[in-house]
Amino acid sequence: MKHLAFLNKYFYKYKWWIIPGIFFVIISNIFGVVPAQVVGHAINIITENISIYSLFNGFDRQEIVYSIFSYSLFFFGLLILALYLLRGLFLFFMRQTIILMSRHIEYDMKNEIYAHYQELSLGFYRRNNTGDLMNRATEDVNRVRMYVGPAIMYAINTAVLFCLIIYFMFSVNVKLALFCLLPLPVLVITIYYVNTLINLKSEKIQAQLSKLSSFVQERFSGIRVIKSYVREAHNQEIFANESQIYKHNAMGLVKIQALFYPSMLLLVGLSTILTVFIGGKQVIEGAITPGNIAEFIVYVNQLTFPVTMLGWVTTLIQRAAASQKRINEFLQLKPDIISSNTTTQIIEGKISFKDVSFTYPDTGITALKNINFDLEKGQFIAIIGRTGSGKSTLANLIMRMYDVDSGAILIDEQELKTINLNNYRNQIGFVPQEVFLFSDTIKNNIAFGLSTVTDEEVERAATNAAVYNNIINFEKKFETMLGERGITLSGGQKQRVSIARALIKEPKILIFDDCLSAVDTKTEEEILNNLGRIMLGKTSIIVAHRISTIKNADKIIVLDQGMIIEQGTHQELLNKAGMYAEMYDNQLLEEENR
Ligand SMILES: Nc1ncnc2c1ncn2[C@@H]1O[C@H](COP(=O)(O)OP(=O)(O)OP(=O)(O)O)[C@@H](O)[C@H]1O
Repeated sequence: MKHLAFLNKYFYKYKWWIIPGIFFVIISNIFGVVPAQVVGHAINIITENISIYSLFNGFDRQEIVYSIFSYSLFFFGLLILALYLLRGLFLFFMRQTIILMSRHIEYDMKNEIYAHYQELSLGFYRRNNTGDLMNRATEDVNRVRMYVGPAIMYAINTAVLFCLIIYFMFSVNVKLALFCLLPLPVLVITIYYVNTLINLKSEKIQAQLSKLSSFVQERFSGIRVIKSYVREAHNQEIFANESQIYKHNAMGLVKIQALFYPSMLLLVGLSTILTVFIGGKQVIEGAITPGNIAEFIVYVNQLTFPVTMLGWVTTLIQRAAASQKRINEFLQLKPDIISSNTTTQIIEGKISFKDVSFTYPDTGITALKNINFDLEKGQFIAIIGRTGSGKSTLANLIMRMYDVDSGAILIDEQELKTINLNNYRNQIGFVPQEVFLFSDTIKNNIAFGLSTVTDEEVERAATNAAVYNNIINFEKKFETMLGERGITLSGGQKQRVSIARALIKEPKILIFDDCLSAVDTKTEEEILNNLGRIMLGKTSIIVAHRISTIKNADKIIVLDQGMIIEQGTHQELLNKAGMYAEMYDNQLLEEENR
C-alpha cells in the first residue's frame, strides 16, 4: 500500500476535482436514501386509508376519500421520481469529477513514465525487455487508474451510503436493524473470498493470454523461417496446446462467476426474509409501522450493490498497489549517463582515447582494454577487426551510450563526461550497425534528427547516401511509407536511408558502424566519394570489415580482443606484415576466387 503514496501528489494537484467529487457522492447518496422513507410513508398512508375507506362504505364521502388518497399517492410517486432524478444528476457530477480526475492522472502518469524511460540509458533497455516496459506504461497505469478513479469513487460511495443507511435503520428500530444487517458480514466475507479467487483466475488467464500473443507475434514475424523449414504443423500443435490451457483457465473462471451471483442474491434474499419476519413481529407488537418494513427492504437492497463493490474495490486497490510498485521500480531508477553541463559549444572534432577500458556491466565481458589513440579534427579514421573485437563498443563509447570504466575520452581536449551531452550528440551523425527505420515515410525517416527541414535538404542527403535513384523509382517517392504499413526496403537500401539520416544533420563528427556491409562495392565507392566532399575538414570514423572501404583512411586502427594491436595508414600496416596485412591478403584471395 505504501507504493500508492506516490499518487498523493496527483491528488493534491487535482484537489479541486476530488473535493467537489466527494461532496457530490454525499449529496447523491442522500437523494438515494430519502426515497426509502418516502416509500415507508406511502405504505403507511395506504394501510391507514384502506381502513378509513372501508369506514365510509355505502356513503358518498367514500369517493372523496378515494380521490384524496389517490392524489396523495400520486404526490408521493412524483416525489420519489424527483428525488431519483436529483440522485441521477449528482451521480453524473460525481463521475464527471472523480472519473475525469482519474483520466487526467492517467495522462500525467503516462507522460511521466515515457519521459523517464527516455532519460534512461542504453543499459536499461538491454536489461529489460520491451514487453515489460510497455506493460508498465500501459497495463499497470490502467490498473492504477482504476484505483484513482472507480475504486476511490466506490469506496467513498459505499462508506457514505453505509453510514446513512445504518443511521436511518437504527433510528427506526434497533432490533430490526440488527437482524437486517446480520447476513451482511457473511456477504462481505463471501464476496471478498470469491473475488480473490476470481482475481487469481483472471491473472492466470491474463498471463496465458500474454504468452499466447507473444508466441503468435514472434511466429508471424518469423513466418519465412517457419515456411522454409516446413514447421507449420509443429507450430500449430504448440499453439493449440497453449490455447487449450487458456480455455481451461477461462472455463474455471466462468464456473466461479456463475456461482457468485446466485449466492449473493441468496444472501440478500435472506436479509429480506429476516426483515419481513422480524419486522412483521415488531408491527404486531406496535413498535414499528408496516411502512417501516418497506423502508427496510429498500435499504437492504440498496446495500447489496455497495457491499458487492467492497470486494471489488479491495482487489482493485491490491492490484493498483502491485502495479504502482512495478511502475515505481522503474521511475526510481537513475540514468547511468548524467550530463549536468548545459552550455552549448561547437564541436571541433578532435577525439582522444586515453587508456580507455570498458566492461559491459550486465555480462561482465571486457570489450575494450587500454585503448589509446588520437584523432585530429578533419581526419578520416577506420576501425577494423574480427567480429566481437570491440569495434561497435568503441563507436558507442564515442557516442557516450556508456561511460568508460577507466581512462578518459577527450573531445577537443575536454573530457566527454563534462560536455553537454544533448548538444554534443546533436553534432554527431551516427549510423548504427543495426539499421532501424520507423514506420513512417522515407522523408520523415531521413529528416528524423531535425525539427525543420526542406525537401531539397532531404533529397541532397539521399543523393549523398546514393539512395536517391531508388527512392524516386517508388510510386510515392519520398512520401513512400516504410515498415508494417508500407513497403520493405532491401538491406542495402535501409542502410543508405539510415546514412542519409546522419548526413542531413551536417554533423561535425560522423560515425559509421559497419553500415556499408549490405552495399555493393560500386555504391560504397560513390558514398565514400561523397563523404570525402561533405566531411572535408570534419572528422569521420568508419567501422568496416572490407579493406576496400577504408584503405584511404588517415589512420586505421586494428582491434583484436578489445585491444589495439596495430595502427597506421594502409601502407604502413601492409609494411608491418601483421594481422592487417593478413586480412588484406585473405580478402584479395576471396575476390580472386569469386
Ligand atoms: N550490450 C552488450 N552487453 C553485453 N555485452 C556486449 C554488448 N554488446 C557487445 N557485447 C560484447 O562485447 C564484445 C565486443 O562486442 P562488439 O559489438 O563491440 O564487437 P564488434 O567488433 O563490433 O563485432 P561485430 O564486428 O561482430 O559487430 C563481444 O564479446 C560482445 O559479446
